[in-house]
Amino acid sequence: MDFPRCDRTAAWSALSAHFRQHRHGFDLREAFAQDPGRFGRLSLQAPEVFADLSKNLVEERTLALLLELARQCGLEARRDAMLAGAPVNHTEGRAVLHTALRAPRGEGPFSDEVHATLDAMLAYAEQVRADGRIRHVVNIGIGGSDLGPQMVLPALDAFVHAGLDFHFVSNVDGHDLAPVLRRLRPEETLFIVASKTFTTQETMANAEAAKAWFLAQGGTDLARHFAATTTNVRAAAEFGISTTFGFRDWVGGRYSLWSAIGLPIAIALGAEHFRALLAGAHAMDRHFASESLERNLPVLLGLIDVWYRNFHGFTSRSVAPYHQGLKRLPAYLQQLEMESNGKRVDGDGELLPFGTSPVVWGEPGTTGQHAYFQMLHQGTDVIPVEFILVKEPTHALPGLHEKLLANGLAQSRALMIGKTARQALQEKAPTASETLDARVLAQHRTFPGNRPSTTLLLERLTPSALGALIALYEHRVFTSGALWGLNSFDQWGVELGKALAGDLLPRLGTGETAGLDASTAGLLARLRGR
Ligand SMILES: O=P(O)(O)OC[C@H]1O[C@](O)(CO)[C@@H](O)[C@@H]1O
Repeated sequence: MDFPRCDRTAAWSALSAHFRQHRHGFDLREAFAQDPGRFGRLSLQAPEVFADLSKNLVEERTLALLLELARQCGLEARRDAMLAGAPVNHTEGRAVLHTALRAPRGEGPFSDEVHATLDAMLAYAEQVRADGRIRHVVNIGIGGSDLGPQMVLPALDAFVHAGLDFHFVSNVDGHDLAPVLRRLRPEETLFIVASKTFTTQETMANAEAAKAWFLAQGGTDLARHFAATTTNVRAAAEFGISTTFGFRDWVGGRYSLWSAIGLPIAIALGAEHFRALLAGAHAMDRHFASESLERNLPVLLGLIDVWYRNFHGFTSRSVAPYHQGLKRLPAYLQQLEMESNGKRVDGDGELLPFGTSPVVWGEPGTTGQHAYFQMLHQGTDVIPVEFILVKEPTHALPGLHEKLLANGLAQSRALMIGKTARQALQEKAPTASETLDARVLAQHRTFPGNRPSTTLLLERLTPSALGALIALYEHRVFTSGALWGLNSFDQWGVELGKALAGDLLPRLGTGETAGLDASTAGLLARLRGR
């Protein structure tokens, strides 16, 4: 596509100049004091998600320049090309069409095929739910064939079938599969082998181990107790699986929970709620596709990500969901963002002279508060934080939810307002040393403040709200990746380690060290006990 890379645009130069004065002059506390309309202007309602961007280190001019940058880099044309099915994953010659999976019947590319698979998968899911004999569903998959369903199920726990237990096995470490198998009986279990390629070592090894266990336990009717979700139907059949739900190579692994890979979700939630999940994502797709850039939430989030990464130089972003059900969201987002945008060359293979994907990490509030928030408040690095708050709980326990929300609000406010040494000096801290000089103590108790955060607010964590939230993240990652001019849809960086593991596996048996570096050879010898 004939658009300049972001760092070669006039808008980038203007942003660099703007940053030089912004970095010394901008303070969130002053920005709010001087502008009573800041919250109103910097917050917006997107489908299912209200976003408060006002506690970010941005001025009106910052956003205007970032939007200009998006235009100069052809963001809209790049987005439209992806949505239309152009082969934007050019290093693999593939289209990128996860959005087609959630388009209503009759809309979007491949609609007939998508809906035929969806109908078949949902009918099967309903059958499993109604079966009565199946009590355990074990998803064997890794990466995108694991993290999506594994994240969604606890998030939507209130909607999950009460008579079924779901298990997720991803690691080739037998300590993952063995404790699950201990709790199972073959006649009550459905194994889903989830793998886009049906060649991934971890998944194939676990699937073989599960099959061996099933047969050794006297299991019969493999066809009834194993299903596969894959693009490689032939390999699944060779494995002995006849119930297979397919999808195409234009669904990236980390974008695949909407496809057949979502089968455990469909079994857990049922057809109606699975369709609601898709509908929520589709609503966000429409917002991304048609809303002006100025009011387009994934675009604004992606632009602020670029601002922080490339101008402020922030290297990580912390995600703090104030909802225990979203406990796996940070892990899911790690794959989504870091596997997508953890790249070092542009579309033409030229080395990028600027930083790309930040490290994404986090834990649910309030547990994170009592672990690493210390660093967020007083550490030497500034780490933008993303708070996710949900207004209505899906439990009925009294008194807890208000406390949770108060904590979420308090953290974003504390990061921003901080505490001066003077304020600290005036306070009495019950646990403080009585002998330490009061001014020294005040330095320890000072918070710099002016630390940025975004708050995303959902009314309720329903299937449709979760669908919209995940799609929001997908499009935000697209936005920053498109501006950086990299391919967000390949993952060559995982290949080398896979190949070397293939080389090392027989050496663990033979002890052969020829051609290895001294460190690897030494470790190999120790592992073999010599
Ligand atoms: O679904 P598959 O083909 O087993 O791949 C699993 C995961 O492995 C990766 O290719 C990375 O190794 C991910 O992109 C993917 O989600």
